[in-house]
Amino acid sequence: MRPILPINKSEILKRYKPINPNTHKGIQGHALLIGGSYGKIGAISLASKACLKTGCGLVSVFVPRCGYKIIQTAVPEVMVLNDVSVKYITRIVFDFVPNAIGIGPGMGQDIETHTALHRFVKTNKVPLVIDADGLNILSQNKQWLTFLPEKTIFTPHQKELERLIGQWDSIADKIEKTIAFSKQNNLIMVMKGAPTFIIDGDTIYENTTGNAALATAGTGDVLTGMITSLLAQSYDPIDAAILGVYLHGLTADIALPETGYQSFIASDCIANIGKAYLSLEK
Ligand SMILES: NC(=O)C1=CN([C@@H]2O[C@H](COP(=O)(O)OP(=O)(O)OC[C@H]3O[C@@H](n4cnc5c(N)ncnc54)[C@H](O)[C@@H]3O)[C@@H](O)[C@H]2O)[C@@H](O)CC1
Ligand SMILES: Nc1ncnc2c1ncn2[C@@H]1O[C@H](COP(=O)(O)OP(=O)(O)O)[C@@H](O)[C@H]1O
Ligand SMILES: [Mg+2]
Repeated sequence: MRPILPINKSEILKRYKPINPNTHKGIQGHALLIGGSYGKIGAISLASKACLKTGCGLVSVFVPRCGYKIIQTAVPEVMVLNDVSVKYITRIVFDFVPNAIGIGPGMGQDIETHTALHRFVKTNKVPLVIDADGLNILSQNKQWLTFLPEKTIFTPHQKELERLIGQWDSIADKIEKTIAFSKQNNLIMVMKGAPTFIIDGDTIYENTTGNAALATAGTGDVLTGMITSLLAQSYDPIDAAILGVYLHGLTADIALPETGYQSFIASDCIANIGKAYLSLEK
């Protein structure tokens, strides 16, 4: 049996960096979130709002043209960049250097989006979080994994993980296969579930926050925005993954007495990020 390190409050307090009173938005991190497609702009909208609410100074979003007005209206604090295509992403272009990029939520798997992702990963050097369709496309093109910056963070749910590493026959086998995948590609694997495990090479962490209220659409998109935000705020990739997963689970634990399991939605996660942070200061 391999040792498993619990992610609890004392572990978090070793990694959490309280705000510097003299900070400003220009040094508080600029994150870029890339994703969305016709009918799934909500996913990247949730990710971008969660990114802001986790403390990033500036957040930009790259979406297909159908997402422009939606994001500008739903999250006015976010800056929006457009693809040339209306319904899905075909060519990822931006003229600044973000501190971190999160890619994949709601992005879809059109063949032109495959090409756009290929071009993007071949040139990108910015710290990266990859989720959802970003992972689905990579699992069909594993030779592209060599292009990723070291310690890129993957956030697969169970089905996405299976597409990446293949089937497993026990929990132990699943963990061993994920460790092998993490080591082979120098990645941090956030294995979402109940509970969520984080794997960084041979090291396994187990989160202690969160509950079944999170079993609702969009909570994974929120997590992507939160981890990307922390990465943009200069947390090391492993600390961004650990702190992001812990705070994300805590939002559901804080909300539960008011929402119950059934009426909790992904926006309730975002609404409780502030209280989750405040609980670290107590
Ligand atoms: N409002 C929005 O715009 C939303 C868009 N979304 C986007 O929709 C696209 C498809 O994502 P999905 O995850 O729905 O589809 P996937 O096909 O990737 O995964 C869902 C399938 O996996 C199965 N599954 C098995 N174990 C699971 C587990 N532990 N957790 C989750 N699923 C498990 C489900 O039963 C289902 O068959 C992604 O781009 C995603 O980002 C979703 O995030 C939902 C919200
Ligand atoms: N029963 C559960 N207990 C704790 N966490 C859960 C549970 N079900 C789902 N989650 C969490 O909710 C999130 C769901 O992510 P994901 O499946 O990607 O959703 P979506 O793609 O709809 O945003 C993950 O962080 C996962 O760990
Ligand atoms: Mg998801």
